[in-house]
Amino acid sequence: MSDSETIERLRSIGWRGDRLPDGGLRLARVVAQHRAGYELHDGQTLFGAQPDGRYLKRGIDAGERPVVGDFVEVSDGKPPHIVNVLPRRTVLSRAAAGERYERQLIATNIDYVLVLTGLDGDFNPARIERYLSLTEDSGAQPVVLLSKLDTRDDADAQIAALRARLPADVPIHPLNGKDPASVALLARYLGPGDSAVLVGSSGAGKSTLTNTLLGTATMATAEVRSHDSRGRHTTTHRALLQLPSGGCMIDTPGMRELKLTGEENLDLFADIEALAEACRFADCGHGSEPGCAVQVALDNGELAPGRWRNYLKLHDEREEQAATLEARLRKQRGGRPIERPHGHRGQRERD
Ligand SMILES: Nc1nc2c(ncn2[C@@H]2O[C@H](COP(=O)(O)OP(=O)(O)OP(=O)(O)O)[C@@H](O)[C@H]2O)c(=O)[nH]1
Ligand SMILES: [Zn+2]
Repeated sequence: MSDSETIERLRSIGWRGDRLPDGGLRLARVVAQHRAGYELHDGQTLFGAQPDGRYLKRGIDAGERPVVGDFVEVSDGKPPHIVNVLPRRTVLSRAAAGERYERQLIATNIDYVLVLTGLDGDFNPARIERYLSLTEDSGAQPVVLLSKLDTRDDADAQIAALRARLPADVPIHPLNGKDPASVALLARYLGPGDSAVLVGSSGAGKSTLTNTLLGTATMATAEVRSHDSRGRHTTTHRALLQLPSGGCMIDTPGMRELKLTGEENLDLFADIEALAEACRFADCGHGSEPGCAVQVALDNGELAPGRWRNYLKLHDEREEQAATLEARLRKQRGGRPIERPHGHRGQRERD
């Protein structure tokens, strides 16, 4: 196969390069990862692979190991081995669920995070803000999708309020996930070389939207087998969808439950942090202190109560996660104090 054919094929799984890396190794994308190894897709076929021995060494930084979304170089063999991870253009991470704090890469080389919320009972601006906070340093662009527009004829105020609440550069698209014409505008995020993930709570309409995007075209999809506790193959799910519009959608279980990592700046709430900082009481709890800048803003309507509550919630979660992260890093480095990974703008010292 010629290089240009190979590039064309890789483009359908999100490859952005216009030439292949030197060395002639096979290039593929990680579409799933489980105990038994990796599932890779080369734009044509899905195949299993093992990581090179150096990725299994204890003490290796988790960020160096191949993760879903990575483009990797593979040495053919039985089984094929991942020998190199290509530089990542974006990295989505979260805090791993569980007792131990762990920052976990969820997916890489994702261009768009499609945050789907129904305009019905599912509608929840605070949840949307959580997703936006998690994508803020990833390099991926969040896009807010509001499904079930067809079930409402009074959604305008709701949409306008959300528009006013979110940063102006975050696109918001109300749509009917069942209607191809309504969904067509998403093509701009799903063209050749684009990779997106779709997130949203159960019932928001993820499957519905995905099926509409797929249309009736028969697309090569990467079916991934998961393993039950006995190591048997159980249900399959589609981990990488090649869409008729040319882009691809990656489905990773990692995107389903999202906790802050502790490294977020909460840029979304920079105005609130500035307001709280400006409060004339240095140790203000911004509760009922008369003359508190936050209370004034809440009273005169400049600051919406729901947004303030969500800020407090995410702020506290961020602080809690950051403390756990710091303790963990300190332990790893033998008790020496460490620099925080990022400066947290507007953050006051607490004890
Ligand atoms: N009228 C209307 N119904 C929708 C729309 N999107 C989804 N639905 C309906 O909402 C219900 C839930 O949609 P799903 O696509 O199954 O939701 P999901 O996000 O995949 O849910 P999980 O699989 O549980 O994560 C289904 O009955 C859909 O038909 C929409 O835009 N308009
Ligand atoms: Zn105050």
